[in-house]
Amino acid sequence: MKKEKLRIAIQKSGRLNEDSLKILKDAGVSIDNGKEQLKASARNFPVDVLYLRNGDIPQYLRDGVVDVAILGENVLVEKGKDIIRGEKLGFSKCRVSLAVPKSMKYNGIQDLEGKKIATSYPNTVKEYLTKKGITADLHIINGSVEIAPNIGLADAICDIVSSGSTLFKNNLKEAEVMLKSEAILAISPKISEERQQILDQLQFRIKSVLNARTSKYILLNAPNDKLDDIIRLLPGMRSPTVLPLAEEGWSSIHTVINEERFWEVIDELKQQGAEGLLVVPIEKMVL
Ligand SMILES: Nc1ncnc2c1ncn2[C@@H]1O[C@H](COP(=O)(O)OP(=O)(O)OP(=O)(O)O)[C@@H](O)[C@H]1O
Ligand SMILES: O=P(O)(O)OC[C@H]1O[C@H](OP(=O)(O)OP(=O)(O)O)[C@H](O)[C@@H]1O
Ligand SMILES: [Mg+2]
Repeated sequence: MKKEKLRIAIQKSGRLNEDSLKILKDAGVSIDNGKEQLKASARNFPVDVLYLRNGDIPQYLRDGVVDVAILGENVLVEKGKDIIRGEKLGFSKCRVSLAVPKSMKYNGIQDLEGKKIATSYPNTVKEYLTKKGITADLHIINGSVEIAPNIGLADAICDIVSSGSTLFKNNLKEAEVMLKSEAILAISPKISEERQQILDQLQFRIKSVLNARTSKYILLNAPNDKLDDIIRLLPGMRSPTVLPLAEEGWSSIHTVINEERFWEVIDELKQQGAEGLLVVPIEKMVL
């Protein structure tokens, strides 16, 4: 019998392509990546990778042609409400926002009543405006949306914002953040039982990669009379490892800590007498 393989779709080219391949690689799925090919097999895990346009992926998932995909959450909000959502993957973070010309006095969403809005995300805008009781005239375009107000095509726009520099360059200002987005695992509602089992393994690996990415292994030396205070600052996976140093009265503390938390407590750790701090990246983290 032919062995089942999971079909995973990633963006062919664009902002998600590189990070998607990276997370699969970190999860131990090695793909022979000829740039021009549209389909590739992993050498060491039962998956086929399809390279597709992001915008086309929801339909493939709906039809069950693809079992799982990595794409922007914003695409699911726009045209994939029926698609199952898996882990958020922590990259390609952006917002989907309404923006207006800098010169416009914007006092609130009511100012968009009856206005012409250019966007590639008509469903998202419609839903947002309807909730707010606003009716506007939507003009659907596929790219270079930010130029629309400058060429007289629209009064406002809705598009992706990240650094805000595209808005700035086009003399626009962000008026409303409609949603926040990042890359996400999107799962077909038609996935078979056998392929779901392969996906479970893949999700387990991806979670380990994500946990490791946000955590650091830290080692530090501390005077024994300050151990309790220092340990209180360090919530570890269970509890920190404490080992005696060769020097009398000192110990070495090892623990795993969220990177953000580490920066929050670094000053206090030093104040409590911690010395020789080492921060080490973690390759995988299985909880
Ligand atoms: N400036 C940005 N900063 C961060 N993330 C972004 C940015 N622009 C887009 N994204 C995210 O990356 C995804 C892919 O964007 P990209 O522009 O590469 O492709 P696209 O043109 O929207 O899609 P397709 O693959 O169908 O051509 C978007 O759906 C969004 O989630
Ligand atoms: O706030 P910023 O950091 O400027 O990012 C926002 C811009 O990035 C995206 O375009 P992209 O560069 O992907 O070009 P595209 O329109 O060809 O997809 C998006 O459509 C915005 O135009
Ligand atoms: Mg883009």
